[in-house]
Amino acid sequence: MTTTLPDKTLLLDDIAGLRAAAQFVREHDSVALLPLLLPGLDGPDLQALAGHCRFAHAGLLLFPPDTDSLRAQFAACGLDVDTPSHPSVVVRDRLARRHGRDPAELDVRILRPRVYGSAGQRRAVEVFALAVPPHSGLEPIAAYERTRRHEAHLAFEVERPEPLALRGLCAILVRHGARPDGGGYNPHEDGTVLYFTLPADAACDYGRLELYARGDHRDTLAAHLDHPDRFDSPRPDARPGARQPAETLLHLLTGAWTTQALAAFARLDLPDAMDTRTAQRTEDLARATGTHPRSLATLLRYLAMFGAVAEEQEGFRLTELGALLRADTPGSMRPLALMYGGPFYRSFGGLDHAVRTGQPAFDQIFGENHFDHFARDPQLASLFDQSMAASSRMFRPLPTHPVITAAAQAPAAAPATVVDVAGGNGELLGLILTAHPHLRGVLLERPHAVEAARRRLDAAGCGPRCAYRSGDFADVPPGGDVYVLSRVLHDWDDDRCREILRHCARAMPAHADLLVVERLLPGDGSPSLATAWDLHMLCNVGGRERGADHYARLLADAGLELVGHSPLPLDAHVLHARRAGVPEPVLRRT
Ligand SMILES: C[S@@+](CC[C@H](N)C(=O)[O-])C[C@H]1O[C@@H](n2cnc3c(N)ncnc32)[C@H](O)[C@@H]1O
Repeated sequence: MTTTLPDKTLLLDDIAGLRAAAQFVREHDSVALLPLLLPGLDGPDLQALAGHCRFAHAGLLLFPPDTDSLRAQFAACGLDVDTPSHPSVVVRDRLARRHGRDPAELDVRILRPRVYGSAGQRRAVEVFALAVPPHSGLEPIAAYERTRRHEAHLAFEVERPEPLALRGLCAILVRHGARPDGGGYNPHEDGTVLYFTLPADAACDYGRLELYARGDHRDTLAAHLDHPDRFDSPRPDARPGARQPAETLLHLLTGAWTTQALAAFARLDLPDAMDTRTAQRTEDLARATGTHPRSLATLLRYLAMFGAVAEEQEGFRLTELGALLRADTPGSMRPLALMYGGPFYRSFGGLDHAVRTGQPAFDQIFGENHFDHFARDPQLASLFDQSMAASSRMFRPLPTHPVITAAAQAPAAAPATVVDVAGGNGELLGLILTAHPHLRGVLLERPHAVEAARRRLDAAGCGPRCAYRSGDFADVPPGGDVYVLSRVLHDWDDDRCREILRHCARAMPAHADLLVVERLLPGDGSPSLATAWDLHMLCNVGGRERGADHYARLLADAGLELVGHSPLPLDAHVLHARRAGVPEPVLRRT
């Protein structure tokens, strides 16, 4: 039997390339390097790039037969042999595509041995190491890649990767002849890479530039991969990073696994047991959470694909995204995970019934309307309230809405009143009253919810300025100055909405304003959370999301007039309506 040992000359070539990369990193700095890569770059564009990005590393691909051999190469170049190594997703997938291989065949690791710049700046050489053991059949890949040097690149790290700044930096690079050339999000590191091919007249041996941004910037990445000037084939399904339709469909079809993986992660209290700074061994985590170590590792590896945790050499670490599922974190989204992985998960199993009949699947599966179902179970009712509060980020700008600030100007002797119709657990009313100490509030809710709201508003210190009305939409209290209907109308069909709005109109004095908080369906088919929630409403409550014109018609049918609307976070809007035909301004009743 003959054995093919790795060719020593080629391994020596790898060492020479590694040594040259380390030398390059030591000798260059950002301001001097950028105009070499993008000839003609100067003035404000150079300032913007050099101000936001720092030269971070030179990258290259090596082909060691095994880890020991890679360590020996590091030692030969004076680099730290104990540098930790992580799996590479982006380069592995690109090699797999370029050579028609299954990504699972390719063991590509990333290592970043530290190198210091001439003024002591912390930098690195980024080594992608594709293991090419003897007889592995991977030798042709190594031979091809060694000559083409496709993966050799220079990387700049974006210091504060705000989405706008990141897009601006990409635009400057393109303006100076760099062409978008793939990229990806690496969940193992929670970082986004954007590659560019350098212009042909770049004065260096590296053909590509990488912008590296910590965190998940998949919107910018999508625009980068779709850029009309991108370097690769014009065939959209052939570009690096794009998925074939069958792969895309598989990802979509297994979306339910993701919902359940996140819900199980939350139900098992794993986010609370994990740390965002220090990775933990799965055995330790399993012991702390009463789970089965190998199965826990399977769950965590799956979640790492979506950036909820990051896999490191020592074990798993919680990411910023995963930390949103902690029970005690401000704005925790844990209740949403339990809701979407619990009752709403079951009801979505009956979506075809809802589409066939127009009736909510929830009612068919649980035997009653979801408000009645939740109202009968205190635990579920509380989970529902908490899950509504988990998206209360959309309420934050409301206390400064002109209608609220105008009402807050009323003299202290005759304070204005905000009536929150079906105000849930009082989250929004609490925010408004906390921001405006002279306003008073009335909250109308069904009996079980009134008690939860009372506790919350008391805890927020607003109790003495609040009154409660336990009842139905028909009981909207008269005499308020501002009426609020937040995330209520989308629960109902058009007829019921007209009824609710008529109850409001009847209670509203001539001077009163009505604020309606809802997501608006975009008129141009652009992506919006409203489109997803339209399906959720159909499946679970028999309601729907609507466009602004649709709301204007419903308001008009109830004798109200839509005066305007403005955007809120999470694709929500606040619509401002008044009694129709009432001339403005009308003096408040005092
Ligand atoms: C989707 S929640 C919105 C809660 C709150 N306004 C918010 O934005 O967080 C809808 C609310 O309508 C209330 N509701 C349902 N049917 C009602 C009725 N017939 N009368 C009064 N409130 C009702 C529910 O109790 C629930 O709190």
